[in-house]
Amino acid sequence: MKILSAKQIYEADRATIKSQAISSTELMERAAFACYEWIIKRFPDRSRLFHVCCGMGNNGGDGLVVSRLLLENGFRVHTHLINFSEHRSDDFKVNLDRLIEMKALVTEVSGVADFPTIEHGDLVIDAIFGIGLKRSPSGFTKKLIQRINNSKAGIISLDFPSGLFSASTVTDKEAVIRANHTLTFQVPKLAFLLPDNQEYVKEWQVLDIGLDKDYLNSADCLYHGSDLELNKGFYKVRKKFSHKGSFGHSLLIGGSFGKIGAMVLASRAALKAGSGLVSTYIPKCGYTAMQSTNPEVMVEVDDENYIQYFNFKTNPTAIGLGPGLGTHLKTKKGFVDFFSNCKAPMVIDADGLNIIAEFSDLSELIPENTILTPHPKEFERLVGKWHDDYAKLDKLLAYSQQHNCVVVLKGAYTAIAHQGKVWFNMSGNPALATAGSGDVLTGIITALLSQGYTSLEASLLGVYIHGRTADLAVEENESIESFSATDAIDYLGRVYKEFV
Ligand SMILES: NC(=O)C1=CN([C@@H]2O[C@H](COP(=O)(O)OP(=O)(O)OC[C@H]3O[C@@H](n4cnc5c(N)ncnc54)[C@H](O)[C@@H]3O)[C@@H](O)[C@H]2O)[C@@H](O)CC1
Ligand SMILES: Nc1ncnc2c1ncn2[C@@H]1O[C@H](COP(=O)(O)OP(=O)(O)O)[C@@H](O)[C@H]1O
Ligand SMILES: [K+]
Repeated sequence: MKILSAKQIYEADRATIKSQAISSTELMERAAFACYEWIIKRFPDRSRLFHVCCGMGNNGGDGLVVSRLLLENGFRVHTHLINFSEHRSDDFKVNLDRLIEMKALVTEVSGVADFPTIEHGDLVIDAIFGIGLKRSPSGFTKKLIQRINNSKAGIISLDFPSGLFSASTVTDKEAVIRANHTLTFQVPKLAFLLPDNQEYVKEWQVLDIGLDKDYLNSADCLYHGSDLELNKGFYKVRKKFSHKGSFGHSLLIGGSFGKIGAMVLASRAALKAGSGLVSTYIPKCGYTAMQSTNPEVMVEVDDENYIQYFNFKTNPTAIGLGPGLGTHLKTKKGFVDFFSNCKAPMVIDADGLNIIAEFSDLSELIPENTILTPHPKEFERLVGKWHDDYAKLDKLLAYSQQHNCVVVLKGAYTAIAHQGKVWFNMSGNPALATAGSGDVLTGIITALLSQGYTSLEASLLGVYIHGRTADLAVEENESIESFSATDAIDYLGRVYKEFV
């Protein structure tokens, strides 16, 4: 799944018009028809009033087509032309003429006095600006946006919430539509995936408008979505004559007094994610807890309450390092020596990352293709503060390139960076915002590395699987609130079944 830039979307439009020998008006009709179909399926009540607010560009043109289709099908519609510019796009003009021919109710809005009265229960279709916005809306257009946001009506944005920029951060927070639903064309937009924009973009749907496949396949994108289709592509089916030695030996290193649970979760997740063998290296105080809760998992121990020697005998295929590790001075010292000499592929999480951040020279020693799994706070410790989500993405790309590693920046749309590209994970929901959920992810990714997936594949697949456990659990027995890290482990089997 590619995430095209605005420039690429305009190019895709042109390629489509050429290859399918259609006009831009026909393409607009197709895009708006897809929106219309979604809207009437979701809001079939014909007594409801639709306020369709149209700008003067092609986004406004989409709105005019939606108005016409709703009217032709017996819905109540009031169309408002937001007169912010003399310039009107050609397809806007064509569709305005069609609407006027139908004697539709169309009002020009040139100032506050023309604002519609929007009642509770009405629906606003926001077609004021799309991806073509160049500067924050101002004057009466901004005031109208505020009026719409303050109304009690539901808001459906066509393609893009008006006021949001396609490739930079919002400059005037009061001049952006806060949409309940956004119906976007063909591909997800980067702006939807960034936490800074969560107030403007809530639910969003991608509607297929049949843009040119050749263009889409060949477009070179910096950003991608990681979905079932992508991950199915590198999922490995097990061979009939495989044995436990075929699927590697994962070693999870971590735990400290009071934080043995992190290691119980990570090692159990590694086992259930298919690692042939799983060992743990933990402080002595966790021995009984580990052996009694995870009988399949082998245990080696270090000092009494924390790890300091890192002198395990296991010869692992992959190492997951950091869950519950703690930052005792002796742990830090042992970590530095161990880390600099480790030859096995590693996943580094939690305090492992915090120690790297504290000793900045350690970043230079990160072995090629190591996987780092920071949450935003841990990432900030590694790279310093950023001023907005775009700057954060720049730092993400730069850090992963500079150290030739995979960085899994966790969040609602976890961003996985490797060799100058970023993939945003499309599975998961806020149920995952629960204690130990990151430890489970470390276990899953370590297990995938052990099974022979590359660092990038293990990261993409691991994050996708982890998110999917929460999606399935919430569809079935759990709620967003009740889901726990243990449930994520219990749902691994169900998720794997979706790949075969
Ligand atoms: N492949 C696709 O995605 C398709 C996209 N279409 C629509 O086309 C839209 C893009 O259309 P446009 O390029 O006409 O742009 P918009 O309709 O998004 O932008 C509005 C117009 O206002 C001007 N403008 C920008 N910022 C302004 C400001 N602050 N104050 C006043 N005027 C401003 C722009 O120059 C532009 O002409 C998409 O978002 C989508 O809705 C569809 O019609 C067809 C297919
Ligand atoms: N709102 C959310 N939507 C989807 N996934 C989320 C959300 N919040 C957190 N997650 C996921 O949950 C996990 C939390 O990891 P982390 O912050 O390390 O938690 P912990 O330290 O408690 O284990 C990450 O994989 C993250 O992507
Ligand atoms: K819009």
